[in-house]
Amino acid sequence: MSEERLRIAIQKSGRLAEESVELLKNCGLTISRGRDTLYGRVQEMPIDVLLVRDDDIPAFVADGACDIGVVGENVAEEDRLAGARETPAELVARLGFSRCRLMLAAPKEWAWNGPASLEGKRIATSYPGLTRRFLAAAKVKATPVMMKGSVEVAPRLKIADAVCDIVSTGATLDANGLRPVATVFESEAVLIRNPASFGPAKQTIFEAFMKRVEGVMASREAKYVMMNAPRSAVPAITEVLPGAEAPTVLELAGGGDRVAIHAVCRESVFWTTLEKLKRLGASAILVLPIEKMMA
Ligand SMILES: Nc1ncnc2c1ncn2[C@@H]1O[C@H](COP(=O)(O)OP(=O)(O)OP(=O)(O)O)[C@@H](O)[C@H]1O
Ligand SMILES: O=P(O)(O)OC[C@H]1O[C@H](OP(=O)(O)OP(=O)(O)O)[C@H](O)[C@@H]1O
Ligand SMILES: [Mg+2]
Repeated sequence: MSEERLRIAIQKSGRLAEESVELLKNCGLTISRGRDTLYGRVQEMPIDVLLVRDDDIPAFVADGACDIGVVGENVAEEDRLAGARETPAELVARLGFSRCRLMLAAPKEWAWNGPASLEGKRIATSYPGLTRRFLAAAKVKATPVMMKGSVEVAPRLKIADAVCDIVSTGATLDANGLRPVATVFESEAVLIRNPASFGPAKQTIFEAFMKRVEGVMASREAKYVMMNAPRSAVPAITEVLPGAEAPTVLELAGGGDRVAIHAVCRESVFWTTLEKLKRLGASAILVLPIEKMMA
């Protein structure tokens, strides 16, 4: 019998591709691709990687061609809204990269008076489901015009009056004489899974993989903070440290009133945090990155 393997779909090239591979790498997984550019095998765990167009990922995962996938939440949600599948893929984790917004954008010369300005207009988009949902909530009647790419050129070509497209810096809209007017959906990369339950062998691989993903996500913001401070300041310092559990308090050589405090902070440690610690009497403050973390 062939060994059970978990199959993950990631984008072959594009805005998600590099960081999807990076996520696997941070999970301690390397992909050996050989001569096949569409298919890779992970060395360290029984996992296969399929490198595909991002639009295909929700369908592959929902239909079981792949067990899990990394895709933009915008694409996953649009697929769910299309309602083409009995049981769509399930969202299992937000991954914190490829952050972007699906936005309505109108020609710069338009006087924008809120969504009502779109009444009776044609809106070019690759996301007709999300666009329709927004229009319905705003009680506006407008027609989405489906375009697979280069949506921003539609108003210039008179194919549509406005667009609903992905925006990050806004440079693409600006270059096409458009300006963002309303946010339709906030997105980031997400991990999705096939909704049917996995057999025991696949479930074991899935859980081991998810433990690593959760470890990577947890350690991304987390820092190990060390400092010396008066013993009496320990409670106040614990309050200031963001997302820290009970810190470790250690005696310093030679005794005295000052102690060493070590803590894992699960949220960002800013310069303002260090300034507060200093005011509480802390000195020799060190903030170190954490490479891996497992509860
Ligand atoms: N400018 C951006 N900044 C950040 N994230 C983005 C940006 N543009 C798109 N994304 C996110 O990355 C996903 C993939 O975008 P990309 O432009 O690579 O798609 P694509 O051209 O459809 O790729 P493919 O060739 O795989 O079909 C989008 O669905 C969105 O979630
Ligand atoms: O607000 P900006 O920073 O300009 O980013 C937005 C653009 O980025 C994406 O396209 P991408 O550059 O990935 O090319 P694509 O059209 O081939 O998908 C997206 O489809 C927008 O066109
Ligand atoms: Mg695509």
